[in-house]
Amino acid sequence: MKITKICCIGAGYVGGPTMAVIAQKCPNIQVTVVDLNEQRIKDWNDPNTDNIPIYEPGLSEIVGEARGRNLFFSTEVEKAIDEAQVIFISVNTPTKTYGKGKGMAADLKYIELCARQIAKVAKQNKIVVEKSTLPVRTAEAIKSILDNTGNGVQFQILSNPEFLAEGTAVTDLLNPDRILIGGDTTPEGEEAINALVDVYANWVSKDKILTTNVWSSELSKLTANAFLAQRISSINAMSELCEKTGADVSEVAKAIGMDSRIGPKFLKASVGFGGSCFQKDILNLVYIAKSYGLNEVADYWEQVIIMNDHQKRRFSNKIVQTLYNTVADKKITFLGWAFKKDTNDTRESAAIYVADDLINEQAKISVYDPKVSRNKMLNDLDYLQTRSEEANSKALSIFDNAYEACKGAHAIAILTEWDEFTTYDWQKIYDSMHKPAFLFDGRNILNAKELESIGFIYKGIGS
Ligand SMILES: NC(=O)c1ccc[n+]([C@@H]2O[C@H](COP(=O)([O-])OP(=O)(O)OC[C@H]3O[C@@H](n4cnc5c(N)ncnc54)[C@H](O)[C@@H]3O)[C@@H](O)[C@H]2O)c1
Ligand SMILES: O=c1ccn([C@@H]2O[C@H](COP(=O)(O)OP(=O)(O)O[C@H]3O[C@H](CO)[C@@H](O)[C@H](O)[C@H]3O)[C@@H](O)[C@H]2O)c(=O)[nH]1
Repeated sequence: MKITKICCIGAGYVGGPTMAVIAQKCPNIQVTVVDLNEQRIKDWNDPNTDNIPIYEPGLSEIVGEARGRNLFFSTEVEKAIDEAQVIFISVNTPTKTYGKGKGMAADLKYIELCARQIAKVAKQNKIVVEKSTLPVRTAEAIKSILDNTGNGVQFQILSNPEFLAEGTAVTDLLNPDRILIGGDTTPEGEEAINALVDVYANWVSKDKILTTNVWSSELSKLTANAFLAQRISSINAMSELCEKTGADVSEVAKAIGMDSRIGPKFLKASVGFGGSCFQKDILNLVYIAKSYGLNEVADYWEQVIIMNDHQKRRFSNKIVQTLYNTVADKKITFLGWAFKKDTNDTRESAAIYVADDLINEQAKISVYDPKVSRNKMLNDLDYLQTRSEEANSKALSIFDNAYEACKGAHAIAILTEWDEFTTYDWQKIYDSMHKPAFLFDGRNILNAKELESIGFIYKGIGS
């Protein structure tokens, strides 16, 4: 089967960049990305590609090249489903906030809605691709909905999880470590798998395209995120021990990372991992393990989250303790709000939790982030429902200039590792602050010796 028309439901951080790259690399395939969110689609269609809703290095150029040629963004969900041979489901699968599994299980209501809509609209056989991150065995539920509510047409369900990281989405998509495609082992399943392999083979070498059964594919995605997050919690656990013992976590990370069995990546101690995936996916894994009665397995992985929560709280506690056990009415400036550099995404960012802790201590927080909007920051705080929206907007001042944000501060806290922070005139910042001037580097990106020679009291993570 040759694919000529693809539809993707969900124009978010995954659907948008993934489909833009498929469209760029496969000019003969028409790719339509649909979403219920009209504003989001309007923004993807903004004539100025710098205004597309997701900031990722290199993305606006790709959208500029493919949009209107073979890449389309639309709110006409049913039309796009009807026309496509392959439908990617790329909608959000957040942690449930209600009912059974609240706070742990993945909320699959958006996935189910997609399945029902596909079933209603499809009049010809279709391949349905799970691009969203899903609990193992979700394909079973999707198949049941499609087969029981459809028009008698045949559906093949494939699992094709996405491994891109935000901030590097475009390079990850262009040069993936692997593409994973899970499908049925029947002849029809294999035909569907091969059709999707051929799409990726337009730019990914075949030895990097791995095919498995559906359940292995679904579970591999949760496993990959659990392993990655576990490395961060492991090094963060060591960072606390380093602070007590005089060891330096950067030196420890370098020393262990040179062991080829361990490897150097994902060993940066930090204020704690954020992002929309790690916490959600590990909680989901814990929930799945518990639902099979595997309590030791569940407890083992839950510890990754417990350690991460501890690391965030430890950072805010350290600020309070160092500032003579009170931050009431003190100005504390955050450099960075995004959960990592090179993205405007703030979901589960450590900054939100650190700010919330410090506002509880009556601190005044000023923030500068090069890509995050004021509304997003306030919404993030409001979402915690710790205090009124009015109180949040009084406690949080947002600046579009870092030097202005730091003026008159008692302390600066680095929450995101944006490159530009390393290029600042730190003497000028020091001169504009209250003394003693404290600097809490939650990302270990600044040069401690240089800052101390200026006069800062510098506190990194794990040293
Ligand atoms: N963000 C990442 O870096 C990343 C990476 C790999 C995998 N994932 C997974 O991919 C999935 C999507 O994540 P995201 O970050 O792109 O989410 P997102 O919230 O940015 O985007 C999801 C979009 O789906 C839309 N949507 C929801 N229900 C819909 C429906 N029934 N019809 C049409 N549109 C609908 C929403 O309006 C939203 O725009 C999640 O399962 C996530 O775990 C995310
Ligand atoms: O050594 C490290 C590496 C990362 N982080 C933090 O960990 C979080 C997550 O970073 P990263 O994994 O780079 O970004 P995500 O976009 O969350 O990507 C993860 O989650 C995606 C969604 O499932 C997966 O597709 C990716 O493979 C996986 O890396 C961020 O807060 C980082 O600052 C650290 O603290 N130390």
